[in-house]
Amino acid sequence: MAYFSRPQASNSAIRIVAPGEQEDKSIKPQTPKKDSTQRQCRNVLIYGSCKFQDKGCHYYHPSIESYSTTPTAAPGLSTGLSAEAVNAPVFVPKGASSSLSPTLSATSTTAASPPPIDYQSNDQYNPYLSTDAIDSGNAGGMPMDAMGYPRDFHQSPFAEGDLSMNGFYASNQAGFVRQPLNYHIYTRPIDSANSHFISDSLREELQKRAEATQTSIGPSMGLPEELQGYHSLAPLEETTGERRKVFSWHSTVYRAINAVDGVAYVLRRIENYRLAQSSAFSSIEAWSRIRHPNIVRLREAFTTRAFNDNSLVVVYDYHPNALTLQDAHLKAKPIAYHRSRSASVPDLVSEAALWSYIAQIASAIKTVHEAGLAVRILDPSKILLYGKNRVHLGSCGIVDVLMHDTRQDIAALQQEDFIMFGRLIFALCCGTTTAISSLAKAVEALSRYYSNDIKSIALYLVSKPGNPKNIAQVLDLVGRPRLVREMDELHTAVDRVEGDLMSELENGRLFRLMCKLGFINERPEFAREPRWSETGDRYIIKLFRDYVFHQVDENGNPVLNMSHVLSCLNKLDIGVEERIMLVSRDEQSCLVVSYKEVKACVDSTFNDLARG
Ligand SMILES: Nc1ncnc2c1ncn2[C@@H]1O[C@H](COP(=O)(O)OP(=O)(O)OP(=O)(O)O)[C@@H](O)[C@H]1O
Repeated sequence: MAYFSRPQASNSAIRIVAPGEQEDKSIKPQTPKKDSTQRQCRNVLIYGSCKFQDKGCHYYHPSIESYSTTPTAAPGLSTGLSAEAVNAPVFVPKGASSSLSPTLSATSTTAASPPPIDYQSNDQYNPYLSTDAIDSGNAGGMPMDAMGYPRDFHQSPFAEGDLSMNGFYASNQAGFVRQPLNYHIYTRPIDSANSHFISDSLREELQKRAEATQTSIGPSMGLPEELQGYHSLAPLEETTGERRKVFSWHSTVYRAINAVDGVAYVLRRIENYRLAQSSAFSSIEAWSRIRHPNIVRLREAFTTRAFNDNSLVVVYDYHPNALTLQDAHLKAKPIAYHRSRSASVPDLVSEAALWSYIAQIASAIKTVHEAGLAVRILDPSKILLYGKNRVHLGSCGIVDVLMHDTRQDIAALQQEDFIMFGRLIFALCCGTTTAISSLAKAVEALSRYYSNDIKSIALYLVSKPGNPKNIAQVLDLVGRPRLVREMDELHTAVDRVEGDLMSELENGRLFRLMCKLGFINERPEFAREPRWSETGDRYIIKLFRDYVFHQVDENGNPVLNMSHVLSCLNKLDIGVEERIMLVSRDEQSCLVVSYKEVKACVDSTFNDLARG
């Protein structure tokens, strides 16, 4: 780390430019031009050497040995360096190196204290213009490549494939030494802000779901404040319009929060239901054990008088913003009988989506039947559509409780599932739940818009053959190619989501880092040491914060560059050896410090705080 002190305020705007690099013509140096041979090469100053020294760089290159560890003896130093500046304290991060002084020290530049501190008149540096060259990956220390790997890493014979091992190898002068695995090696170009966030469409979708979980849909007046450990009840359906019944009962759906886990659930209440015998609940346990991606999970059921009646309440997982198939495809006026299919009939489900629904529902039925249960309710108003073409059978288990008295053979109930499934297909193909009331018309309408294969499976499901149907036959009718396509699409969707997740991978770490910086910076309550953030490690962290967040451009306007922030925080989190220049707010002093050193400052200060 090097400490630079600016002897007097200067507005000089000179950018550090590597030899051969195009100088930015928009930046006008205001200092008088010196003979270039008199001016020390900044590469020597910053990196310790200049690789262009023998390749035409015409600046002055003092040999490393010629540096004195005392500031006054350093060659190439500006004659304008004040005594005050020369004696300015040197910041050494705690724990950065055992050879470094652990505290702010004005005397650390002794002959015995490596590394030597480089002093330089600061009139060559404009802090807000000079950072590009340093921060670009061309800086000294351990440069990082575009993928965020230390460049040395690739030169190691062990580099390829070594990421899976418990460490990686980096070269040093003594050969290859094993380093602990750097879990923080980032996987994406570190400067790209876009690569750090999930896609806009997914973010929008997830945000809408989060919002739906938090906002209440209707007034919650008259609802119990607490119900068997659930609170914040909010009705999920509009109370206007005709109320349909589930068998002979009215039902209402609420979203409520579970007091134990804080998660939102759906409570389906069956009004005026009197439980005759507790055995009616026997199937609830079996249903709660069923886990299938196309079945809304049942959690528990109970009876209650909290609504001033005898109610049955069955608790399900909540899928925010889910539509029912009824809402999605059957809300519009029935069109199938009247019009030819055209773009003006948007609600009619496409054949591809219909096959996807059929495959998903068949898979759900298979699981239910294999568990010795029957779905018993396959109504478009009880099947949820969630995300892209994802269907979930809802309200499962309720009929078993409600119809417990009328004992029925499970095999017969399973056969009824197939018929309900067939009716559902006809309803979706014809755009109305009453389609099946005239099978001939329904078949005609279906054939007009859908393939023979859809017709075959729908007819098979609603027919009453001599032999009982089974789900394997249904899946045969769906056909292997369609099931394989369904599987392909699922995998593609998983890949897409994983890709989005990768973008967010680093953000948890960066958030923790931001928290640490937030805990550390500006703590006026630490009055027992009033200059808490003005000295030592904390001062470096404060300047680093300014460097990351409070940069201004050449016109003094704030730079609001997310990529810069992401890049800086990633480098800090990793603790790369790349050096940056930190400048005090009064521009009177600046520090050249590596991310590694700033990281050590952050860690030690945070540990101080944690120790109280
Ligand atoms: N598990 C769930 N997660 C999220 N939303 C749900 C869930 N179950 C039901 N809903 C929503 O609750 C609303 C009401 O459901 P309900 O079954 O009462 O539908 P409905 O169309 O109003 O039927 P009915 O006319 O029979 O009451 C629907 O809009 C549905 O999307």
